[in-house]
Amino acid sequence: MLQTKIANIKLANCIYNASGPACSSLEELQALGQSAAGAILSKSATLAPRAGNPAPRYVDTPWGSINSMGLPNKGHAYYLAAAKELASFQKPYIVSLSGMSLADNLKMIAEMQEEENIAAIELNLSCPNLPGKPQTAYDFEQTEKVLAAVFAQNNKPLGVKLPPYFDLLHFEQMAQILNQFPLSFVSCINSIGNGLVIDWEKEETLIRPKDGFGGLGGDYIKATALANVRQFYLLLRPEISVVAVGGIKSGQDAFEHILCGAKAVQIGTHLMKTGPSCFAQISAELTAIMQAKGYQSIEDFRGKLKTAA
Ligand SMILES: CC(C)(C)CCc1c(C(=O)O)[nH]c(=O)[nH]c1=O
Repeated sequence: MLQTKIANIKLANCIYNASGPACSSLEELQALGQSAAGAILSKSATLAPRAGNPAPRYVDTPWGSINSMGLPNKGHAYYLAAAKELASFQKPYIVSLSGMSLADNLKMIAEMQEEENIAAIELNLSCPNLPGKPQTAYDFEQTEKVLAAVFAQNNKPLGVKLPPYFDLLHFEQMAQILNQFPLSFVSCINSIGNGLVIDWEKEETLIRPKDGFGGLGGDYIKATALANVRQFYLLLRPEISVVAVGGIKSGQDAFEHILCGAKAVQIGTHLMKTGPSCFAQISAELTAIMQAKGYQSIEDFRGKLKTAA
């Protein structure tokens, strides 16, 4: 019922984890392997290990979460080596990369090429850009430069993780760039950047880094995530799959994202809140909705959102 394909990668279940929450250590990745998740996706890796920002740096809230982790990770070699350990789960293992520079990204991508147990690379385009410039994905020229350099040397299935866009012209500009490259997928969306959540009783910010400004996840971002999934589904070449992430905590949320065109859905904040059992929960709920509506596979309704009459 829930099987899908991202480019040529087959997933028995279209629901898996988002990069970031609960996917930094081999133990966490193995727990994802043991869960009902259809794939295993790692925390965005940098060339060398990073401790990240001081805590509190991730906080759950009634409407979702806020974080400014600062890219804590075990370094790219760790996630490369993990591939052999995770092969026994017989589900695609995808490595997320977020190099501190283009040179670092190219070096990491080069080292991933030979590992057959890495099904795909998810390049995080929220990765830092040159000082004084916005994140890469908000710098269209830099994005084009990065993708040209990446695809000059990459032969593995590769997709990009995108931040949310809000201006319709930006969707068109970004799609025009992305359509030039042999991308396997885009994952929409990353957290909505630089939100601010406050503890009004203590009169202080919830998180410590960046004076409390951090990426929002969960209910706060679902409507924006749906819009980004729909826009890129409509604007990108059909060979580029759209993977949905943002505010999915139920079968209904997953159904809505697939209705917008998603080939697969990723769970982040809800995974942090409820643990790897969330994949079985959401899978069961989505299956029940599909059965009630008479759908046998997600292709029966994927992308078929209608406009209100
Ligand atoms: C924001 C960056 C630190 C540049 C990338 C890593 C990242 C982080 C993070 O590690 O702080 N948090 C997110 O919600 N999304 C991200 O892509």
